[in-house]
Amino acid sequence: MIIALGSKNKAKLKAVEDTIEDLGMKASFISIESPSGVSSQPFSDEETMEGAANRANFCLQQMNEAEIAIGLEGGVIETPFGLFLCNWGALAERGKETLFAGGARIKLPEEIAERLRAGEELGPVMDDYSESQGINHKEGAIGVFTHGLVDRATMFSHIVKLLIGQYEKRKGSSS
Ligand SMILES: O=P(O)(O)OP(=O)(O)OP(=O)(O)OC[C@H]1O[C@@H](n2cnc3c(O)ncnc32)[C@H](O)[C@@H]1O
Ligand SMILES: [Mg+2]
Repeated sequence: MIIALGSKNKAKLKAVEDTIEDLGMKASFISIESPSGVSSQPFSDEETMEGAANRANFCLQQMNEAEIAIGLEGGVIETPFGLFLCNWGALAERGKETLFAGGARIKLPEEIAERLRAGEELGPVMDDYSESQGINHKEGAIGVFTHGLVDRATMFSHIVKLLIGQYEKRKGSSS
């Protein structure tokens, strides 16, 4: 079985690789840069979900050899308690309804939130804050603000497991 991922982001690639290994799946894995079709910094659950689904569907269309395609998308949501990170995954399979799964969410510090509300993107803001580069490919904002306890790959691997689990359940029910 071939699983396709609609991104070249290293944290997302690691999440899929780790999940295939953890679950002992007989699957190989390919990836292709896929457009999200939403703004580069999604600002709601709906927009982030749409980005994940667009990536999964684009990826499946491009990759004939793949049985399923996964799209992973990061965004933020405004709440009465502040601006929170949100992450969504979508799994596309030909002729079937797209599956969704959401990830862990934590509140962003106000100094980060204000910059995002002013129109900046989380990736560069986090690099600036951490005096580092490419945080979005490494521990991510979630890793920085959980003292490294939950990094971006771990968070996305949870989403990938929720997607694969739903896919396996559907496959089991239809056979
Ligand atoms: O190549 P792609 O797959 O697009 O990877 P990305 O890192 O840009 O990830 P997203 O498009 O899913 O995320 C939307 C924006 O939020 C940023 N972002 C999301 N989660 C982040 C995190 O945990 N740490 C740092 N930046 C993050 C990211 O850099 C983008 O600016
Ligand atoms: Mg992006």
